[in-house]
Amino acid sequence: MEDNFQSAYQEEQERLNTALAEIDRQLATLKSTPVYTGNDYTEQILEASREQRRGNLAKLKQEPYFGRLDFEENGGGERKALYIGKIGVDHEQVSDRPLVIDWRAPVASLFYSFTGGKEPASYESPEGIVEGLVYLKRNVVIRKRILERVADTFDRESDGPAVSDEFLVYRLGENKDNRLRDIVSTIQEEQDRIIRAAKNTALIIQGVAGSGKTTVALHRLAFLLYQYKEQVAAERMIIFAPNRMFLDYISDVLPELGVGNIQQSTFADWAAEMLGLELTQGDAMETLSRWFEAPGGMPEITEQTPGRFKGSTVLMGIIEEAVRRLESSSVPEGDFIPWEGAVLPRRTILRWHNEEYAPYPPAKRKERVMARIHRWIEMELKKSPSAAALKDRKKKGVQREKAYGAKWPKYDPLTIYKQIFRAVKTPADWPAEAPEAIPAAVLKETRSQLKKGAVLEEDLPPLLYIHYLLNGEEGAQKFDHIVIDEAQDFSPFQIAVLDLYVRGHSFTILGDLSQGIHAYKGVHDWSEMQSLFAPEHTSYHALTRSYRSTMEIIDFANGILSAGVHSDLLAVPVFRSGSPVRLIEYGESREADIRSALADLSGRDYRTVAVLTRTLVDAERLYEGLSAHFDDIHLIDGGITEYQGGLSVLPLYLSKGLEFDAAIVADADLDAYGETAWDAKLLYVGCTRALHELWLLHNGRLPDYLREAAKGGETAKGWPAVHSAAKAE
Ligand SMILES: Nc1ncnc2c1ncn2[C@@H]1O[C@H](COP(=O)(O)OP(=O)(O)OP(=O)(O)O)[C@@H](O)[C@H]1O
Repeated sequence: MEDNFQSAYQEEQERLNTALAEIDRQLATLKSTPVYTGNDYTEQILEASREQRRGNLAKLKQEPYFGRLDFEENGGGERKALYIGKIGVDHEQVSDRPLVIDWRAPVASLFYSFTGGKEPASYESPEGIVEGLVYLKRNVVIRKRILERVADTFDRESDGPAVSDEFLVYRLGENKDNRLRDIVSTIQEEQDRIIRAAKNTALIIQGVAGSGKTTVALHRLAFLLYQYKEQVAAERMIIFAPNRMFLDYISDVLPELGVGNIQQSTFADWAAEMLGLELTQGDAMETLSRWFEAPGGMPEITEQTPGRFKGSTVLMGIIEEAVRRLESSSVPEGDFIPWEGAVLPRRTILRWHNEEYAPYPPAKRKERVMARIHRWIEMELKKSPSAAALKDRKKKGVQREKAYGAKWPKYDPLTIYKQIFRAVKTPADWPAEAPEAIPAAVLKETRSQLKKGAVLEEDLPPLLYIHYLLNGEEGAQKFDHIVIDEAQDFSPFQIAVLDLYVRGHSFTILGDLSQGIHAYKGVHDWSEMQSLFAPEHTSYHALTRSYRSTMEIIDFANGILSAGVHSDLLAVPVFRSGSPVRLIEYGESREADIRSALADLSGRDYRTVAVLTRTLVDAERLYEGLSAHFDDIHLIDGGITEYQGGLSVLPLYLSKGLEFDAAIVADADLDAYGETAWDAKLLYVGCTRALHELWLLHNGRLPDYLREAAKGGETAKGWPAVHSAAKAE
């Protein structure tokens, strides 16, 4: 065994030397070619390509590849060792064998999809299915040109037929810093299927916490850019994430994968920009704290809850009808008379509006009709009998044209939206049926909110839809692909509107219903989103393996899911064992115990440790106390745009999407969390943030689902006892 390992290591060292020599040689040649700065277009293109190769080789020369797959194609007669890296590069001296194969290339898919066994394996190439035998799957870790590790996960010659998780477990055991990383060397089969799925489908992915949803979505973007080079551009792709700090947290992955320029935004920021509206950060924070800071937990959610109703496609229908009515009654009453003696009959204007300009959306149609009226006035002016009459008519004409234009409805989304909600007062004047379909509670709350001039996040999809109906395709900026992370917090209306802004229903929609803590606005079931698309345009995938946390943490979180959320979307852990989850009852002082827990965990070899609280107010108070004892500690509130890592204090609801080497959940008791499924979901989110250590501190009165989940875990009363136990380990 040791000998095998030695010879494998030596073999890889030799191959690495050869590869590095070739990369250095290519780079030196490129560097010695003078940079072209002239005006010849063809030369400029060649220079751009050289520039890209220079950049690629400079990256490759540090870590040229991460994997090797030995494959013998049926009928090919030769077993080839394929080296797989982040960027492909040809061997300039050996024409039929690339030096490094891009991980996104068809043949590289075998590296991920092959799960072991002696049977033939296959992959899809542009020429058709290619079948053959896999002999070896090997991971190699190269850092700064040094071969650090060689790990075989499959060897046809050895006994074990399945691909082993050993290398994956080694990778997962590493500590994390303040940024999400790429996973090209260990993408798993279920993840690979999503990454390589065809472009023009709305992929809906339910993935348990830590199943790699965010990571997979980012790799998928890199794949689409590679596979559909001719059809997609990075600038026309967008990622929607829950907040700006989260965008910062994921911001390293795409550059690591060699991808730049992809748009990244929150839905609110993007929509507000499209609409030319100012949304203050305060609005979003206010909504959050309204739900999460409310004493006694979350108000009851029904289909009449404004966020849920405004996110439904029922409102979409109401808006469509309202805009249709508005448009059909938009041409002002009466003929147009620019001055006495000249008449443009209304029926002519109606003909222009309803027939000649029918293909245009309302706002454009109005513009065209008004331009036509202007031209008509100019023609009429030419008939003026004298210079004085011309002057007089011109003056009147300008005034009346302006007045006539003002009689048209104001094609402004917010005005129309307000009209829809106000209409119930004057049902005779304005869409008679529409308001009846809006539940009274929603009408009341929205009216008073709009009266105050506030536009909430939940108003943005309806406003965007009105904007789209008024301005049509022409005004729409179409994306090649849209990624929606934390999609359980999106509404069907939001997705339906976004579908108008993307080509070919090309979506990656990822989320976890068990983490749906924003239930006042999101979906309760993925079918709410699936039903927006024709069956041939959508596909559903489930990710069930969780890679983030140790088995102990996943088992504990699964316990919360079964006993508290009553969900069967349980996570399957990778076999990575760590310390037991600890439930620690406060001793004499809550603050002192939290401080000791933080001191203990931060004294270990962890890079990120978080204290998670129930509310922002709790986090602020704790932070105040803790910052006197810990130098480099950060408070994360809704306004933070950069995630710094290290020690953090934050309310649990803001921890979504993030992860920490160790997490301390403060006040995991009935004073802070109730017995409802929603409380359990909140705690589920918190507990699944931890990679290696999870400690829950409480006052002794635990919700039933935590008591249930804790069976088999480690519990202790009073901090010092556990502290010394931890020290004794
Ligand atoms: N195939 C893999 N190999 C190595 N690490 C992986 C793999 N898949 C996921 N991970 C790691 O698991 C962690 C969780 O990934 P990610 O944040 O993308 O999951 P998620 O499903 O979006 O989580 P959540 O819903 O809980 O926010 C990350 O640290 C990621 O690097």
